[in-house]
Amino acid sequence: MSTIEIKNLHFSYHSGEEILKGMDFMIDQRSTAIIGQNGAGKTTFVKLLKGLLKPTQGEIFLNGKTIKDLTVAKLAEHIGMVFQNPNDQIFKNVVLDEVMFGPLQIGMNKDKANEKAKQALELVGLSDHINANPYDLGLSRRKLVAIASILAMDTEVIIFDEPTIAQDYAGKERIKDIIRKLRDEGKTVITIIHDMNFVADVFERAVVFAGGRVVLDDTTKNVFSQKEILKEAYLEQPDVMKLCHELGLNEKFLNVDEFVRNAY
Ligand SMILES: Nc1ncnc2c1ncn2[C@@H]1O[C@H](COP(=O)(O)OP(=O)(O)OP(=O)(O)O)[C@@H](O)[C@H]1O
Repeated sequence: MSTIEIKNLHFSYHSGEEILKGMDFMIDQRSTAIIGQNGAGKTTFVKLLKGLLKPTQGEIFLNGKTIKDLTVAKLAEHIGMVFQNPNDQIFKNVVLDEVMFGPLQIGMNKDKANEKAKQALELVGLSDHINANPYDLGLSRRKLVAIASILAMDTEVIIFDEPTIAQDYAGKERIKDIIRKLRDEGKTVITIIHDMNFVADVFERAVVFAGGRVVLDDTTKNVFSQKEILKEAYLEQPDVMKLCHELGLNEKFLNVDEFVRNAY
């Protein structure tokens, strides 16, 4: 179980304007969704976690130790990230080779990498496609290849950037199961996501970015109960919560399961 502590984190690109204006929070064992309108700095933040960018001020601590002295390669042994667009990640011609690449890069031997890759491909439902060319697969499956290639590295922290884009209902359900399973295995799961219904279904905690700061950080239910702050951050409540408001219910439910279990 890993912890990540963010202390007084500031960041500007060379162009000048400060994107992150002093963030202080801790990421713990709860599955965490990071939400915020376009341009709120979510991707910038996770690139800082991965060491791809360096803070202009402040520090990030992984399990109590600063990451500032770690190389990107060393950090990759601890923190895996599935990029938003699988085409930014995939470069091999065979699915199995692609998924084995990350584990081999972080020093796993070939047998172990092969075993981890096959397990990851099974988890994402692609066992039947291990010899396919990733670019012969549709976008949703290619995205699952990208997910598998990070899962196979077996890092303690896994970041997903918009995992549900290009996924249909079945794909989303599979990704929900993957996130829950990783969390149950004790992995730290951080996900950037715009789909509020998905957040309501899956994540225990939500952190809202707006104006370069964290404006809400609480259980998902408490965050989505803050209608006014969400509105100021240009975010919507999940559909079931909106419905509860429309129906004038005193208690507000987060998702369909909660509604059905408790409302009647
Ligand atoms: N390489 C870059 N150079 C300069 N500015 C950048 C760069 N990358 C992002 N930005 C700017 O930083 C701000 C934050 O972008 P970022 O991609 O982190 O936001 P986001 O919350 O992930 O947005 P989205 O939800 O659209 O992915 C935006 O104003 C963006 O234009």
